Amino acid sequence: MKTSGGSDAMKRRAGESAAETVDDGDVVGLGTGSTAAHAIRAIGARVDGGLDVRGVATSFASRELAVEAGIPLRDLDEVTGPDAGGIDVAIDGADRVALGDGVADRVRGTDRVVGDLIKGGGGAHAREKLVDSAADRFVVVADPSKETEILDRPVPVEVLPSARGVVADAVRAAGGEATLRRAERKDGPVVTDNGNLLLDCEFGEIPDPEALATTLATTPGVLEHGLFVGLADEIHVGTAEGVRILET
Ligand SMILES: O=C(CO)[C@H](O)[C@H](O)COP(=O)(O)O
Repeated sequence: MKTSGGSDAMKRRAGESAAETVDDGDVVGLGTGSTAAHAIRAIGARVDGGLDVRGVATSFASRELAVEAGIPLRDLDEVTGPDAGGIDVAIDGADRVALGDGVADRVRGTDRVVGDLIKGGGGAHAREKLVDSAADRFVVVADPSKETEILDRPVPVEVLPSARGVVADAVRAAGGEATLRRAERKDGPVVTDNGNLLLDCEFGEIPDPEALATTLATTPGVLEHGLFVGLADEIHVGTAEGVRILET
């Protein structure tokens, strides 16, 4: 499982805290990345102790880890649709978590945080978004290095291989710069679990993630982008002292 920096102890605290919110009988979305991996291991330990859950993996890597941890798995299409029970909770990591100033426009008048995310550092954001948005409750696990006032990192965009140039042109027209993600241990690009390519799209600060999300989502050739706007319900931030739980 790839790790993206930050303290592993803090990530573990966040993952274990989120795993504690899973109830007996739940269908659980299992996120991707080193922080979500801690949650998967902690859920596995609870399954060993008798917890009855079904997991829905968001990537090849999270499936592999869930099998190792002894979590029974279901396919997404087995648990969603008119006659299925759905996903009770999804637990997933993030590359950036926008907290705003605590009273951002969308939640002004409350003490809740914004909670918009950039995901896709592991290139799994297409399936992550499917699972996380289908869940009744989406719990984000992070360490403090992910927190920011305004989203400010490149947005991963999964594209059909032949659409690479078309999407890069559209990103440029929207004020950004697209860079093909290259593999570290092979010559050539990273290929996603879905057989597509990834463009990391630099826009600088993103003051209006909702507008950019609409632009990217409506660009032909884009399979999915890594802006998760208005999806997170809770954010568990592992710290040196313990865990901070924020609500959106
Ligand atoms: O979005 C993701 C994968 O596509 C990950 O959740 C994100 O990159 C965070 O990873 P980590 O917990 O290793 O920092």
